[in-house]
Amino acid sequence: MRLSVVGCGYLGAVHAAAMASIGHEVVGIDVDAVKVAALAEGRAPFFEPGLGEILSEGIASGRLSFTTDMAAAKGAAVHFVGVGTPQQKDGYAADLTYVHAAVDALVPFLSPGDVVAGKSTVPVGTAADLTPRVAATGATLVWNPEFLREGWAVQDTIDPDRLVVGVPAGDEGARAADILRDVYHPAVGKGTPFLVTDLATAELVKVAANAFLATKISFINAMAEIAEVTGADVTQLADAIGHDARIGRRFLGAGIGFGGGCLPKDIRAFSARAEELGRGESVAFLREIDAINMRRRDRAVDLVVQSLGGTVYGKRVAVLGAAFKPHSDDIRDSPALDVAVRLKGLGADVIVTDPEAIDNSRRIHPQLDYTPHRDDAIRDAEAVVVVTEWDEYRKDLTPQHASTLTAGRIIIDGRNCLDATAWRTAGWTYHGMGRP
Ligand SMILES: NC(=O)C1=CN([C@@H]2O[C@H](COP(=O)(O)OP(=O)(O)OC[C@H]3O[C@@H](n4cnc5c(N)ncnc54)[C@H](O)[C@@H]3O)[C@@H](O)[C@H]2O)C=CC1
Ligand SMILES: O=C(O)[C@H]1O[C@H](OP(=O)(O)OP(=O)(O)OC[C@H]2O[C@@H](n3ccc(=O)[nH]c3=O)[C@H](O)[C@@H]2O)[C@H](O)[C@@H](O)[C@@H]1O
Repeated sequence: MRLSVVGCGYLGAVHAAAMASIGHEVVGIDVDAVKVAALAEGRAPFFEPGLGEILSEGIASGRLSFTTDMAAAKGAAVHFVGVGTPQQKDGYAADLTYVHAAVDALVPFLSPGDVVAGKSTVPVGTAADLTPRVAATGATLVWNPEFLREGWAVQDTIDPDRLVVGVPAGDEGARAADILRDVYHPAVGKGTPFLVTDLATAELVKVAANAFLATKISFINAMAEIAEVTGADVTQLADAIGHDARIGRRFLGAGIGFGGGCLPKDIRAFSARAEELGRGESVAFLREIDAINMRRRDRAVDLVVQSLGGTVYGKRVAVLGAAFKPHSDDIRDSPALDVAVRLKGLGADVIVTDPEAIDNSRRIHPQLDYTPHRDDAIRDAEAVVVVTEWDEYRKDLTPQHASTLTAGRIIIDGRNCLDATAWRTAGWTYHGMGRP
């Protein structure tokens, strides 16, 4: 099938390449000429495992192309829209400027019978607002939210846990759902749940899923706060409650909390939308989820300050990690960089390292010092702070090796990813997040 994908960022570039990899003929369209140039050469413009391979295969096969020219969308049967929906500059609500601009730019190239499938995460009601503009062309607007995780985006796109498509009522909606079923034929064929809903439900499913994940993380971080004043161990607690299949162990990783381009802005946008709908109290707990999450960053900074005798001023601190999570170069709302910036603000001599995210970090936070080499960061540091659990820090760094690099013997484990006993046995002062 011929497809277009409008917006080729973390979501759209992967979607375009993945759709080509399952046999579709795909054109990716973006306003960012630099990104398009890289993609057109088969180069991933950001770090995402496996993306480079399916991009270059797609380009070589002739089934995948990228352009800045929206006219290239003409003739595609399905047009996916995956442009950004960031937090507004002066508020919590989602900024829908890009979604509106993308749909308006696409409309002149739509033909009767086309399907426009929104993939961006939007406040409930957005699809209803956009429908008249799309319907005027004879095309059908559906909402097909995306659940991929960065770092696993290729796999999650090709083989998702479930597919959700919100469609308008009646035959038009049923036909559009059948077309989406065809688009995703390999996953549907192997029994992946394919849920057809109305538009509002599909929009809500997405924000509800992210709100639930954020709640799970802040729940365990709230337990970490209690563990900190009682001497309990939140990682053992998480293991113990996680054995209950109704609870599950995943997303009970306590530490410096969640960040990224989605969970933080999505729970804020959800709160803002609920307030607009007069139901702010229904999701008032999300404000608390956000507050707990932000407190964990404060806690990590406090641990560094306390462990260095009450001040970090002029002291060298190695920050291991900059990306918001491993297997990604994404630094949007990264807790890791937030901790680094705050320590720098307190006068510490901060040196940041990360296997993939240094270029992005340097662009946004040029005031920090960076090194691509983990050992150079640790060398002569008075305290070492692990804030992104890359294998380079979690698995490969031993206390014995770190001891050869610095006489400082303080490690703050912002992700509870290290073996506390091993570090203490080697003579280090170890601080976890909610672990004694
Ligand atoms: N990053 C992720 O893991 C996931 C993101 N989402 C949602 O997908 C949407 C996109 O997110 P990301 O890909 O992370 O953002 P991004 O910022 O990486 O990519 C957005 C892209 O849209 C392009 N764009 C903006 N206006 C345009 C226009 N008028 N025409 C064509 N292209 C335009 C930008 O140049 C940019 O390349 C957001 O709503 C996000 O919440 C949903 C699930 C996963
Ligand atoms: O809407 C989105 O964009 C996506 O948001 C998240 O995916 P992602 O942001 O890529 O990353 P996650 O793996 O969810 O991690 C988010 C943050 O939570 C943190 N986290 C995660 C798990 C955990 O136990 N503890 C914890 O602090 C991570 O370090 C990271 O900062 C969701 O998991 C995806 O399903 C969703 O599609």
